[in-house]
Amino acid sequence: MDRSDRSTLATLRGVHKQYGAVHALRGMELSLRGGELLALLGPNGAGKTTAIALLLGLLRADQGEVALFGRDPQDIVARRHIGVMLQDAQLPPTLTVGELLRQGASYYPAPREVGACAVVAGVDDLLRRRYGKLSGGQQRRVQFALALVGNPRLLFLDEPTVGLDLQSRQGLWRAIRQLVAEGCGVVLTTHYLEEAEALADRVCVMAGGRIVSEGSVDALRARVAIKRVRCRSRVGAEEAAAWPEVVEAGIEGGHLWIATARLEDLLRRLLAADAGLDGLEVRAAGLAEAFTEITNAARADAARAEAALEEAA
Ligand SMILES: Nc1ncnc2c1ncn2[C@@H]1O[C@H](COP(=O)(O)OP(=O)(O)OP(=O)(O)O)[C@@H](O)[C@H]1O
Repeated sequence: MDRSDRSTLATLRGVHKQYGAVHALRGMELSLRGGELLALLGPNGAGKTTAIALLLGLLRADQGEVALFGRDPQDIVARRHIGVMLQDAQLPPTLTVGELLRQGASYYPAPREVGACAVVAGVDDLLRRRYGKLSGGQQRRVQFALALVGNPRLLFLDEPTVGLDLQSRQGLWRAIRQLVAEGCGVVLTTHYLEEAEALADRVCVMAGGRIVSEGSVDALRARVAIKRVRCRSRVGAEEAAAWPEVVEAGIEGGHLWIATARLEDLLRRLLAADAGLDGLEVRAAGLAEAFTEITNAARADAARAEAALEEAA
């Protein structure tokens, strides 16, 4: 397998998927290349799990095209080149970590060396321990090692760092970066926006069963003309949140913070409400504010489209 190959690994084209009356995907488009980490973000119910289940061959699309290495995702030849770390992994608790990894490796024609996987995942000191006796964070790292044993060209990581402490999380991030540098493609779903910010080459934001925004973290941030204002003020977060210029407001470390798309109007109003405020800081929005803005806009669009349909009916 050519690891420097940057060709397309996975695609969804015009994909629709319904569960009874629920439209989980409505015209989903996605593609991923080798050496690229794509973060799939979106609120609960956006369709992320469904999109991944289609790529893993666990579900069939009602309409549209799904391809893994140019093949049907249910084709065994395609499946041999993927690694998967899902949220609700159930592994036999009485096996040791070493036994689990060797068993996993035995399913693949060209596995990665078990010891090397253990080192990359930071579980090389746990190989003789029984899986069921490990902490939740240690089990998560073993699941990551297991996702690597097949030497995958494409890795699916579903909320990989939930339950990990800061050090383990950063260790996993380093391991993921190393795999991407080696040419592996990664699809990451996460609710930690700082995780997407730290790792992703490309971020796709899903809402209502389709991609509503796509680009690099910087491009998404720039597309949203949101600034984050921070100051010490007697204005409360609830009062500020009700102002028309304000996207979101809160209190953090004794400071009022406000996300706004209309900076000058907000500053005028803020100073009128509290001329004595101090410690004022303004910075460009992070991915978190961009995400809130993009998903709010997508929800408003969907509500408008539904209202128009109802009116026409
Ligand atoms: N097996 C199922 N039967 C019926 N409806 C389902 C099923 N699986 C998912 N859905 C519905 O499809 C929609 C998309 O769900 P999906 O799990 O793909 O979203 P998600 O973005 O992964 O959400 P989360 O962030 O909560 O995991 C939701 O409305 C969900 O309720």
